[in-house]
Amino acid sequence: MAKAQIGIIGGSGLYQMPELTDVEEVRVETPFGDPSDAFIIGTLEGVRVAFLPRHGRGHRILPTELPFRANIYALKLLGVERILSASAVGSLQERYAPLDMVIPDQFFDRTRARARESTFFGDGIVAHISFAHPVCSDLGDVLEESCRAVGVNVHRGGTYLCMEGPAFSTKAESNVYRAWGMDVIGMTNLQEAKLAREAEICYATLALVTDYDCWHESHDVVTVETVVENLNKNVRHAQLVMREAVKRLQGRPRACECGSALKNAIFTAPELWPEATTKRLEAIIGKYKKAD
Ligand SMILES: CSC[C@H]1O[C@H](OP(=O)(O)O)[C@H](O)[C@@H]1O
Ligand SMILES: Nc1ncnc2[nH]cnc12
Repeated sequence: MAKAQIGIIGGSGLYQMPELTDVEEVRVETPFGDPSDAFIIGTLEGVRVAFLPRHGRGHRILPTELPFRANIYALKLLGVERILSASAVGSLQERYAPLDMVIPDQFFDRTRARARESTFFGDGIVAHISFAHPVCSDLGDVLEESCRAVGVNVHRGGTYLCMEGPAFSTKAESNVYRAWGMDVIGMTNLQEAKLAREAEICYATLALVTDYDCWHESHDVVTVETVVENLNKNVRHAQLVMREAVKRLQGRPRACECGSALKNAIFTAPELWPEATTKRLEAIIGKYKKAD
């Protein structure tokens, strides 16, 4: 199996990383089905990086349909320890202008609980990870430094509200989210962050602001046309930030607790773990299982 140290999940508009060299296209099978697409694994700044277009090549998968578990499990199987996610977001506050970048430090779930995959557990093994701080702050530091190095207008911190979609919000919803103090809005990152934590992989988001959602007096409605136009203006910056982040991560030891997130989270005693579930979750719970 091919291996990589860093995963990059590209969202709307970020469908490739042009500077990868020694590229191989790798399809990964997982116990949770097929990932969104084949991974493009290549070398960037001397580091093996696995790139995945979240919505598949040609943007064919709705946020609700995303195979979140397969995507994160596949990255685990590839040996990835850190995930950098790029995502298009709407701004819910005047201070985040289109073309700015935000590195959120919180998520707020407005997806429909049953519609989306958000845990690897169940089927006889119960785990409750801590999720008070859903983003790896060390990885967030690196993204922030990288944005500054590239010269991007970056905001550190803020809450990413994850809505179900696929329709954009109504004006009433948008105004309520603003009143709640939410900062940016998107449709994809919350489940990824949860599953990455369960898989003990560091996760941080580079949110690319594309629009003012629909609350703003001078913008009124969001359209895919506006989003795409601003993404196209910003995609090169996003690629440069990712490259800079990978460069800064090379040789940097993990200075966080993401790598042991499951240590005190699995409730079910190892002697009670059903064999099939234990086997299915081998890549993430293997190190915690009862010695034979
Ligand atoms: C194309 S606009 C809405 C779409 O864009 C964002 O996708 P991603 O997070 O993958 O960049 C948003 O979450 C929606 O899926
Ligand atoms: N306004 C918005 N709402 C939800 N997702 C988005 N992605 C980009 N802009 C968005």
